[in-house]
Amino acid sequence: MQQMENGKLQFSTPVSRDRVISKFPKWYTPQACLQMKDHWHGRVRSACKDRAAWNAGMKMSKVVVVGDLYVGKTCLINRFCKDMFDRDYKATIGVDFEIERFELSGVPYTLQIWDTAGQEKFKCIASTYYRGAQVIITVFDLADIRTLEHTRQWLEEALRENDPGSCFVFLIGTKRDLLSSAECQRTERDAIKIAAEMQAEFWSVSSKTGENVREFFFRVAALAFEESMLRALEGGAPLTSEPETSSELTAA
Ligand SMILES: Nc1nc2c(ncn2[C@@H]2O[C@H](COP(=O)(O)OP(=O)(O)OP(=O)(O)O)[C@@H](O)[C@H]2O)c(=O)[nH]1
Repeated sequence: MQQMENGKLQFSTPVSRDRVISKFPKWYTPQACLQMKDHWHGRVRSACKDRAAWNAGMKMSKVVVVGDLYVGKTCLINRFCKDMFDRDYKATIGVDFEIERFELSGVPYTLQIWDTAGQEKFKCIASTYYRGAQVIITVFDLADIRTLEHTRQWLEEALRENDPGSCFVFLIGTKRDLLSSAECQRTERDAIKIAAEMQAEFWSVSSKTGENVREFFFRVAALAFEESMLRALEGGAPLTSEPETSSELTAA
């Protein structure tokens, strides 16, 4: 249940049990990962323990999902947020968003996940929502190599609206259920090279079967949460924003 108080979103219900992250989530492959450690940063761990983190209030990170049309952005988000998969294609018109609440190391944290349209004619609307992203997820279809080549351009456009170095970047290959394991390995090798160039973390998933989808979003939540917490503890401006106002949330 969410309510508005002083223009901020407040949640009165507890975080669902399947959104509780106690162990630091691991990467997909060490060849293209943003961090190799498998534990919470020491300062974050102690802040969470002594509840200092709670004083900073509930935090929210903005995540934007970009990539060519038909690569599976909406299905990826729907598999995680609603545990559903739709085999029929319905193009995203402009943007859409989901709010996902987590509990990390005992502290509540929220991701605002923006699904953007891949179709050229909607790009103009969608790109106005790139600003303020802490996480950029660039998506391609493992079964269509051209969509991998276009991820650089999508990233460049998303970064144009954000401070350089202020975003975590992920490169996600979808539809792995459509490939044999040999085909998958071949495409993943190419993707890992591009991920390295983009300084992105690579994941290979299937929204149809759900393979790696939950693990991937847990990793996103953990990295964004830890970064925000470190920033808050250092007293600098956190990369994350406070929950946005209802007018912004309903703008889509
Ligand atoms: N087999 C399989 N099909 C998928 C998977 N993910 C998406 N699809 C299918 O791919 C098509 C496009 O998926 P969407 O999620 O709508 O694609 P999108 O990237 O959001 O497209 P736009 O909204 O136009 O940008 C749909 O028919 C989906 O059912 C997957 O993991 N496996």
